[in-house]
Amino acid sequence: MHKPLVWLPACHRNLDLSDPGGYIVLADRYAEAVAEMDLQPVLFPLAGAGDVDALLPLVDGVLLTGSPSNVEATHYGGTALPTDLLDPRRDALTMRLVRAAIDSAVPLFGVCRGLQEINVALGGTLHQQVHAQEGLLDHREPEDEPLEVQFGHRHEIRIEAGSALEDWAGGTTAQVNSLHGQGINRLGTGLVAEAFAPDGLVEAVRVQGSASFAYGVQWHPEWRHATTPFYARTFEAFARACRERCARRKSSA
Ligand SMILES: N[C@@H](CCC(=O)NCCCC(=O)O)C(=O)O
Repeated sequence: MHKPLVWLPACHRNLDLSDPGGYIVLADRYAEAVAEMDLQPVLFPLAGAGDVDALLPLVDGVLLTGSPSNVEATHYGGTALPTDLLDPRRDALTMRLVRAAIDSAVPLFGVCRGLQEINVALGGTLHQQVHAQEGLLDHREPEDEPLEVQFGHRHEIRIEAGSALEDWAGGTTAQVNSLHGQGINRLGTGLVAEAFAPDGLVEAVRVQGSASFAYGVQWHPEWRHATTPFYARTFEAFARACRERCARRKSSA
């Protein structure tokens, strides 16, 4: 019997290697976090939007990872900045996958870029440079510091009382890391903001009325999740939803 399968859409990059070809990449800490929850991470390397209907029924959850690339602004009526690192193939897949996962009640969890993808797929918009917006903070990581510092707690969030996030955090405030230049501007249709940074930026969303787990967070709960109770409980809630779907799939097979 296999473990519940979690689809992690990969990124497409031209790595700085002597081989000029493109690469399909996935940061290992997302796959490790999934595996540590006793779930099986899976990749469908060349899957595009047209493959979603065939592949989604095979999996028990979808984790949209963070990535240095930005969702291309054309997906929300803007124009990409000349400095943007883009990944049109990932965009094309995830814009379809978000809607399909919600419609099919497949557990969906978006981290950082993943949260932004959920928002854009549901018709929302992004600030292309949060730090350039009057009144908003700089949410980017200190790039020259070691990873431990980059992923260290950076600011507080305020969590809506009565939300599942409050349960996972053990209260209505928590400390989180912060490694992003973009952020939610207008919320997508059907999204409820459940956590906010001190400058008011939306830090977490829930899909209202979703038949399964459907959340996005702007921070990185995969980082040191085993030793950070808030992050661990968030991942555990996603994992539980994946296990439940897996059990349902097996019993109806
Ligand atoms: N590029 C977007 C999304 C930020 C993001 O997902 N960062 C994660 C970086 C580390 C990783 O690869 O997981 C933005 O800047 O807002």
